[in-house]
Amino acid sequence: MGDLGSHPDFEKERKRLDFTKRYIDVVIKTSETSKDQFQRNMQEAFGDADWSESGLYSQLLTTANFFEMSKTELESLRKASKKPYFARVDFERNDGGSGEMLYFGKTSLYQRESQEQIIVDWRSPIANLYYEGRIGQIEYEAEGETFSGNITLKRQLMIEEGILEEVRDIDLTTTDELLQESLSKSSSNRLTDIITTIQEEQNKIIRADLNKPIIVQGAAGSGKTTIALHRISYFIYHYKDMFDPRQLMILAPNRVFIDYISEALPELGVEKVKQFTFAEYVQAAIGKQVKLAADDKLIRLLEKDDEETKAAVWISGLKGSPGFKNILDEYVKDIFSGFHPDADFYCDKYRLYSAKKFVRLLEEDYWYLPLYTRLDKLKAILQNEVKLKKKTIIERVTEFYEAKIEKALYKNIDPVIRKEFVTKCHDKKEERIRQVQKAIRTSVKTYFKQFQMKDLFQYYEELFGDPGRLASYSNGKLTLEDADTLCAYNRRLFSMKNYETEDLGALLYLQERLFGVAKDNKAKNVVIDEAQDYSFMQLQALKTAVDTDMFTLVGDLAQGIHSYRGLQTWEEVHRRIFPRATYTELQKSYRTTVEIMNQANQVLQLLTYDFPEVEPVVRHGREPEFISIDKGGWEEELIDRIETLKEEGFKTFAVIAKTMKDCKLADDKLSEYSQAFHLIDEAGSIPKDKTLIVPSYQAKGLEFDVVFAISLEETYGTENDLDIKLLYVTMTRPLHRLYFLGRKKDAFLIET
Ligand SMILES: Nc1ncnc2c1ncn2[C@@H]1O[C@H](COP(=O)(O)OP(=O)(O)OP(=O)(O)O)[C@@H](O)[C@H]1O
Repeated sequence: MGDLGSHPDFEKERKRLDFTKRYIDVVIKTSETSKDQFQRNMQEAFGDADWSESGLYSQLLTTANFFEMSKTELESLRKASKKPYFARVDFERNDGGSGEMLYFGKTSLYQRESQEQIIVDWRSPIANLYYEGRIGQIEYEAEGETFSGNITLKRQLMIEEGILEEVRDIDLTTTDELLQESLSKSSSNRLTDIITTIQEEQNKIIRADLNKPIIVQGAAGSGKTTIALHRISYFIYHYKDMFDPRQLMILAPNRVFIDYISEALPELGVEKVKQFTFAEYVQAAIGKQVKLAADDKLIRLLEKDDEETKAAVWISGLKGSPGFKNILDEYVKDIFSGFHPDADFYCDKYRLYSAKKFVRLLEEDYWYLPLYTRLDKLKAILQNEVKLKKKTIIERVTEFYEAKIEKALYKNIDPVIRKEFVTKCHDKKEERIRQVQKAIRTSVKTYFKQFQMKDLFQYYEELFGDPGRLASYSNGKLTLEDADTLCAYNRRLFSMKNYETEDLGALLYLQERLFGVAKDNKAKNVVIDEAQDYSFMQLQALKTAVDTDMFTLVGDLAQGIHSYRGLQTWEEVHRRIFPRATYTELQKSYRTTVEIMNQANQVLQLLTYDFPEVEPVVRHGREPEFISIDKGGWEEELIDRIETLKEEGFKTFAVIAKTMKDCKLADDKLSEYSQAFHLIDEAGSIPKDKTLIVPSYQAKGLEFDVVFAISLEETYGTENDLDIKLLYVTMTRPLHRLYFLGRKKDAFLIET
């Protein structure tokens, strides 16, 4: 690393930075004055009490869209002013013209007068020169065209708080240097952007074809979450004129995780993207809160392997399987056939619509709509038929009686009898017209009375009402006995008005097929983190509900602790749900040190099936250390360690136990000595200044400078796949240091 300011171009770069900052200031000021002016004008025009209280005034303010627009632009410029760019690339195109000096930053800025680019957005196609280009001749693609040229300079510019701190010219080898530096920093409990150090294989995923879904199998710490967020940012940049960020959605495993990624979102300009857990999304989409039974199968699996747990786990797997989707499809078919009318549609005694046509529309013509929307359409069609024919119908009735009357008038009969007859005819006519008018009003409604309308929950519950029927839907996959077990299980749940996480996929799927999901809950692009924990059924339901296959799925099967109900491979999801997707693997891990990763790799090798070893980026640290708790006083030792580590500059700490049981125990013990610990809770926020106590399965996706894996009453010692995965998750959380606290080393499967 060179001395500060020692680069020959340092002064030039400082001047350039100075110019850029001043220019940004001017742009901001100009926009601010016009914004102020706008508000002043508004105030002047409408500021009196009458107006400001009227709805019109606020409507006017909110419809002033250009104002909102320039506010966002202004916001990103303001954010950029402290660090307008991070790199420079000099490029000479082969087709002649003068060489370009490109400065890359988080936003773009043009010089208004000359249209020259002062800052180029990192998401623009030409930024690939920085991420993938080597010094020398290169080719790059932008908007379908290939350009070639010569990169004469690649330079990183370290800017902090608006001050140029360092200038560093790079080629391939020195890129690593900055990565190393960035990785060796302490974490702040929050995910950050990595735009300065995005690696080539990561860049490929971030910029992969925006019209295709992607599936990424990435090792722990390979940057999956980070990449997924950068890809959203890239997507929004490219489609800013087409999509509103609110049409994009991130699905994360829990609120803690959403909190954890929340800091990176505004930095990447994607804070408006919707963020949900799967359960939250489903409830929004079906428009109803459901009572979810405790999701404790994982814990039960860890604690006792009894028959009841085995059955529950089998049912979990079944409800998430492709076979269950087939069952639901058969069921939906059955529900549809319940809406085939018995007879043609009549208004009074006039036949207006044939049952056959009704069925054709229901089953075929409206194939793209949910069932109940099709029914609404059909209702409207019948109403319309009635409307069209009603005049004729009344005319016909009238004509019939008028003709009778007329005939009587000319008949040579006793006037008294004739009068009586005519009066009777009149009365009859009136009565018939009343009848027909009533039919006109009610015939559609009456016709629809033959159908039984139900709500989502009634349908779902009825699916489990008859084991024989359920088995018949399964195409021979489910024996009657199996179906019986499943029905009994769910009926027990329903009797307590409960549903399970595993039911949410099916509920969402049925919602879309039967009732539809409101437009607000559709999305143009969906990012799913920890996707290995989703079942086939859940992913299928999501795709059906949001109505696009534009998904970014990132996950790691090695961390698939819910694999009894989640995914064991990506193959089926790829083939059957997202056939257009590109599949990529990331084997390199950026989070932790070689020493920690080596040990985590050893644990991974204990799995009963093969898992490729994870390749750590070369960054060394201390070997993981074992601390025995046998001698007592471990609480004080741990607290002392944290103090020392804080002095060394580490900021974030976690105590990770296998399950909540040991977490609670650790929390009880530690809080006798210190208030600096925080047991994770439902609320999901992570206090920045405390040491988090968290069970392994909830630590997934998170990272800390230092991790204390603790085993008080529970161990990972059984060597079953689940224990191994939980331990692996725990061991891959630290960035820098890993300690094991327990009675014996083999509680952590460490060889003695
Ligand atoms: N190119 C990069 N430059 C700098 N830091 C990086 C880079 N790639 C990843 N990192 C860092 O590595 C760490 C792990 O990233 P991230 O959490 O996105 O990984 P992950 O694959 O989602 O991990 P997990 O499987 O454990 O959830 C983060 O601290 C991230 O900032």
